[in-house]
Amino acid sequence: MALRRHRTHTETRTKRPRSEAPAYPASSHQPVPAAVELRSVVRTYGRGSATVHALRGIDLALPRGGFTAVMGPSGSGKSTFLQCAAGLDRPSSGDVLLGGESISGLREDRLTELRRSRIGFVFQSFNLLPSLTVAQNVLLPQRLAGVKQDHRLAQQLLTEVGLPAHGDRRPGQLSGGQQQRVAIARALITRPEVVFADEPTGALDTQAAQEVLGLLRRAVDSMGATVVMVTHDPVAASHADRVLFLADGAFAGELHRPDPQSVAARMADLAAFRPISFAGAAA
Ligand SMILES: Nc1ncnc2c1ncn2[C@@H]1O[C@H](COP(=O)(O)OP(=O)(O)OP(=O)(O)O)[C@@H](O)[C@H]1O
Repeated sequence: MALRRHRTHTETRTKRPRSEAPAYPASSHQPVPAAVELRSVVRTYGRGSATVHALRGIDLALPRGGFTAVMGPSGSGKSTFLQCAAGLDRPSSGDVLLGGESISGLREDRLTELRRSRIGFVFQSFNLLPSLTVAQNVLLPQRLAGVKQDHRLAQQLLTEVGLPAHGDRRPGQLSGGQQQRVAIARALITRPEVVFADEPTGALDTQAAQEVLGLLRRAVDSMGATVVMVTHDPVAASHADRVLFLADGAFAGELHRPDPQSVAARMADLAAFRPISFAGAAA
């Protein structure tokens, strides 16, 4: 595979004296540098009494070479988190760092350039351009970034996602699962520092969803990719190394090496917490 292979957790983990502080306080399990870091990120919408606090001061480090899922009840701030972390939206205050470099103060043109060259995106609705062939869709980020289009890598990635003979087809000739696999190949073509996936299995049946999740997992394990995925689905989240939970715009805990049952139980706890707090507020 042409993509840089990232060392496994076991390979990268070095012995650290007990007294030494962890490299990343937000996650003591991750000695590798963060792909993305959020520092005191606040995002509010509206003003005065209509102010919505979508993110209330998030401090998180997302490890390089890891697969992180983000979960939380509806309205907890998952999309806002993803948009801020991916440079699609600007925090009201706080800082977002990509590979250690602050991106919050960048001008819009620099931010666009950075998104095109250093970040990959996978959306629920695939977002392939129907007039382009599958191969052209995969190559589109390179075209937009103004770099040489690597047709060999595009073919390699299409082979990786199980579509070696589909390059000349149009997206409309593919199933939803196949289209999402093309979207994953497209997200990886620039060898991005991080791939953000927003509900990538939301529009797929169980079988296609499993295939897509398996591919994201493989992108991390054997291609060295870093994946951050927002999902509502505990089964999808269980493919990640770590699940971060948000509730009411704040970080609400995490699970390492999650299984669907423990994720579902944590989600049920978060959902149960809401009516109690509302009842308290009304009292
Ligand atoms: N453009 C906006 N203008 C005003 N409020 C917004 C805007 N976008 C999001 N919000 C509010 O911010 C809060 C967080 O929204 P967000 O979409 O991030 O939540 P979410 O966890 O992704 O929700 P869901 O799971 O339902 O997609 C919600 O209260 C939402 O109504």
